Amino acid sequence: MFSRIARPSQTLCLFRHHFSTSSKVGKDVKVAVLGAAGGIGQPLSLLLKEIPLISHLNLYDIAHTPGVAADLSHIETRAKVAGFLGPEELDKCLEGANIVLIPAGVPRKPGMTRDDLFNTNAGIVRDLTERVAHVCPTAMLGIITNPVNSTVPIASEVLKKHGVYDPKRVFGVTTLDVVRSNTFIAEAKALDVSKTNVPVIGGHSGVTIIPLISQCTPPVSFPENEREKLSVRIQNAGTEVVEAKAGAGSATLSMAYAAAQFCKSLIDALNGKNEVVQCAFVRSDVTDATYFSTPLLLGKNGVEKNLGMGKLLDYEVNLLKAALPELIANIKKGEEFVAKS
Ligand SMILES: NC(=O)c1ccc[n+]([C@@H]2O[C@H](COP(=O)([O-])OP(=O)(O)OC[C@H]3O[C@@H](n4cnc5c(N)ncnc54)[C@H](O)[C@@H]3O)[C@@H](O)[C@H]2O)c1
Ligand SMILES: O=C(O)C[C@H](O)C(=O)O
Repeated sequence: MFSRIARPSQTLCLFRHHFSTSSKVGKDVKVAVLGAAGGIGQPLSLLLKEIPLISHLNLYDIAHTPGVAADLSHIETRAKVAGFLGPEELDKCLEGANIVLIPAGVPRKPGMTRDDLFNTNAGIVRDLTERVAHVCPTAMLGIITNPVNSTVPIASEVLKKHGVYDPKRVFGVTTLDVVRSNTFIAEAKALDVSKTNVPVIGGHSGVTIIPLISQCTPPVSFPENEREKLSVRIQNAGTEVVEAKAGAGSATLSMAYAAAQFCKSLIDALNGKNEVVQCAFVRSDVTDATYFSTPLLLGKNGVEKNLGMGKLLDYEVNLLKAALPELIANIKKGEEFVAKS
């Protein structure tokens, strides 16, 4: 069965994933969350604790992990939870990890762009990926930390430096853009949101987020001005949350949901499930941007096939044209940061 998120538009999935009811059949998976005590890290870890195929859930942060791990460890689900605190415990956290998710780093406040987070978060992602390169170089790596358009190239360059880069295994987690698109479009058309799927391509910031409303399942049509309003809302949805939180951070709960869905898809793919499709920001030759999000067919080794962006309508081609200069600049900035480090 296709994952609900970002399955190809010609297919229809009738059921959501229900973590708590799916039975444990398949390979055990060890997942490490780096930044596990944060606004995303805590609810994400809670959702992961409910996935039956996760045998070990290792939680790393520079603060508060003993408490978060103790709390989660009392939940009556299978995953064995362990907390790891501070750099000296990071390697132990990563030992044997099949999947590493990174939400470590600072979030935006009103008035900031994601790129404004670069100076703090670039070094955090670089240093965490260094340890991944040493300890679990074949793990699937899902990067949540912003600016994703730059942090994914940073992680990739670090892995390259260590001679362990496999572009099929490094993902920028853009699932939240798909989740939001599904929600907003289902609301606008009174659709069953559990059967609505909108691929989102490009990057993960403002104009680089390109929702492909023309490829929605089921097909939908809007007057031009309404379609534009929806596209702009999807592109600015992160800012909508940042402003509503008024200085207390950015999306955490919806992001935790999205990252758990993404992780569940990776686990399904690791277990040999067919036709698992997710959009994610990966090394790509689909456009002039060397990293780009498109629907991906996932398999045991990560990206099995890049499904590309399909046929774009004229207004989507214009969104793509507007996205590429910023995306290419964000990628270059990340690569140069590692080159200079
Ligand atoms: N990809 C997306 O769609 C998406 C969505 C929402 C937020 N984000 C990004 O996720 C990041 C985290 O957001 P948040 O709301 O959880 O922030 P937060 O401040 O609530 O939590 C961040 C956590 O990272 C930890 N941390 C900081 N430096 C660390 C290090 N060197 N090693 C390990 N842990 C470290 C902090 O102690 C904290 O617990 C931000 O950069 C934010 O912009 C991305
Ligand atoms: O908007 C942010 O800064 C966080 C995240 O990238 C989001 O899309 O919610």
